[in-house]
Amino acid sequence: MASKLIAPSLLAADFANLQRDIEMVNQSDADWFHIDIMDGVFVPNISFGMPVLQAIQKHAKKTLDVHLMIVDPDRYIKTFADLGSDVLTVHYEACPHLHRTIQAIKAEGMKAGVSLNPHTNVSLLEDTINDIDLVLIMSVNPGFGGQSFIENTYEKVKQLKALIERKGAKTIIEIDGGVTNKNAKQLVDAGADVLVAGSYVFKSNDQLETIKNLKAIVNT
Ligand SMILES: O=C(CO)[C@H](O)[C@H](O)COP(=O)(O)O
Ligand SMILES: [Co+2]
Repeated sequence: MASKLIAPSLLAADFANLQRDIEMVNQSDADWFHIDIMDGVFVPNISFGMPVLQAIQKHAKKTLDVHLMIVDPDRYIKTFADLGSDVLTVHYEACPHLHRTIQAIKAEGMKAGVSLNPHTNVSLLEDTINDIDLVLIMSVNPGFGGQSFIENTYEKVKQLKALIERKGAKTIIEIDGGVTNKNAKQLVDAGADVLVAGSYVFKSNDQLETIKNLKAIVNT
C-alpha cells in the first residue's frame, strides 16, 4: 500500500516568519506544501497571491500543492505552472467547463486536482473522474483555516473511493479542513491518501513532532 501523505497548509503559518516555517516543513516528515489561494469572490476571504507564492517556491523543497479558491481559474493556469505548482486544484463549483480546465492544467505539465465543497455530491464527478489526478474533499466550508471538521466527510470519502474503483481510475483523494490526530486515522481508513493540516500543525507547540505523529498515525 502506498504511503499516506501529510500536506501542512501555509495558510496557518506565521507570515512574518514565512521562511522559517517553510524550512520547518522542509525538515519535517511532511510530504507536500499545501498553498491556499483565495480571491475574496469565490470565498469570503483573501489570502495571498503570486508574489508570495514566488517567495514560497524559492525555499520550499517539496511538492507544491496549490488549492485555488478563485472564480474563473482558467485565466491563471499558466501563471501557476510558471510559479512551480506541481498539483493545481480548482473547485468544481468554479468551473463551468471542468473537462477543458482539467486538460489545460495537464497541458502545462501539472497534476490536475478538483475540489468539492461540502454541499457538492461526489456523483457529479462520474463523467470526469478518469481524467482527474486528485480529488480534494473539503471537510470545512472553504475560506478560512481553524474551522471544525464536518463529520459527513467520512461518508463522502467512501463514496468517492467506490466511484474511483468502479471506474478503474487512478485518482487520489485529499482531505482539507479541520484535520487533527482525532480524525486522521478514520479518514485514511475511509480511503483518503493525502491529509492537509493547517492550524493543527502551526498552532502546536512542537510542529515537527506534530507532523511526525500525524504521519505515523496515517501509516500504521
Ligand atoms: O483550504 C483551506 C481553507 O479553505 C485550508 O487548506 C484549510 O482550512 C486548512 O486549514 P485548517 O487545517 O486550519 O482547517
Ligand atoms: Co486548502
